Amino acid sequence: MSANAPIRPRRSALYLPASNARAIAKARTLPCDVVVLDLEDAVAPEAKADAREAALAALDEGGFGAREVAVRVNGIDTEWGADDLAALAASKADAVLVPKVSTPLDIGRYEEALETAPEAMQLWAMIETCGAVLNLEPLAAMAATTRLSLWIMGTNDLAKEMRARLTPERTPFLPFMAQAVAAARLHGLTILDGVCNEFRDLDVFEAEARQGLDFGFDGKSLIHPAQVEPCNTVFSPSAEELAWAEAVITAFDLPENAGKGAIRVEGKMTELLHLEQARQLLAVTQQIAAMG
Ligand SMILES: CC(C)(COP(=O)(O)OP(=O)(O)OC[C@H]1O[C@@H](n2cnc3c(N)ncnc32)[C@H](O)[C@@H]1OP(=O)(O)O)[C@@H](O)C(=O)NCCC(=O)NCCSC(=O)C[C@H](O)C(=O)O
Ligand SMILES: [Mg+2]
Repeated sequence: MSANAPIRPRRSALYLPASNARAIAKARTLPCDVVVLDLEDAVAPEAKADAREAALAALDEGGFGAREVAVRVNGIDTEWGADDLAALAASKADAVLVPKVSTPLDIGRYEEALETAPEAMQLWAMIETCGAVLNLEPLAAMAATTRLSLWIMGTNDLAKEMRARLTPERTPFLPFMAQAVAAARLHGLTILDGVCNEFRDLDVFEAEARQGLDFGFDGKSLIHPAQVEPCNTVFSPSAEELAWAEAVITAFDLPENAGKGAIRVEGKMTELLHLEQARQLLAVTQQIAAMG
């Protein structure tokens, strides 16, 4: 079953500990495209059961508008994982985000745990282990036969496993970021960049977000409300990109360009692939506008 998510804006995915009622309430007021209620690493062991109940209550209450709501569960082999998955399979979550996967077998186990879930419920996975970054293509290929539709990079866990330093330039992780984007695109997955832990310095955040945009990520996962608007700005088409897209579409619509594969637009060679990009850019822009 390929329940790959439809193309939709996922510029900003805000994590919050489901144990923090204030954060849940606040997330309903923030312009993030996605809310991720975390039951995993942001929640202490003694708070896990209460956090699960709070997440389920928040899903029942709703009030998140057009935002997608995902819940990150604890790993299937942890003491909380099975209860998290059973509860979420019967919930109104748009997606279940699973942590620390390494192989296609892991995805298969989560798929099985969600077999009773509504067909529309998506399976999202963290790419945050050495196993995952060395198995990217087979992991992405699971999208063809499962609910898998989106990846989120987890550079904190990856740094920990690699014993690498999470520097502002993210140099140790750049090869994996590029490979993960390529594997995601090959199999039609949406892919979001990892979090920037520095939430007080928005210049550092914006530089990291722009780096992620350059790598082709569809958006970025976030840890603080202050990061939402700068993130949306980075991952929304710019006025210049919109003007270019409209110029390309107008040029290819001209009778004299009918049937041509390559034309000149504003002094640049423009091919049909650019026309496809222009149409996608306009489609995402319209969806962003519709989200209000
Ligand atoms: C990092 C924080 C603990 C900081 O919290 P705090 O000190 O309370 O920040 P502020 O005082 O600036 O908060 C201002 C108001 O904003 C609300 N708030 C804070 N964070 C969030 C949030 N994430 N979502 C919604 N609302 C939030 C505060 O309640 C204040 O509200 P008010 O004053 O009433 O207006 C905190 O930001 C936090 O917990 N962030 C999320 C941490 C998290 O979820 N971590 C897990 C995901 S990251 C990860 O695991 C990455 C991956 O797995 C990897 O391996 O890399
Ligand atoms: Mg992690």
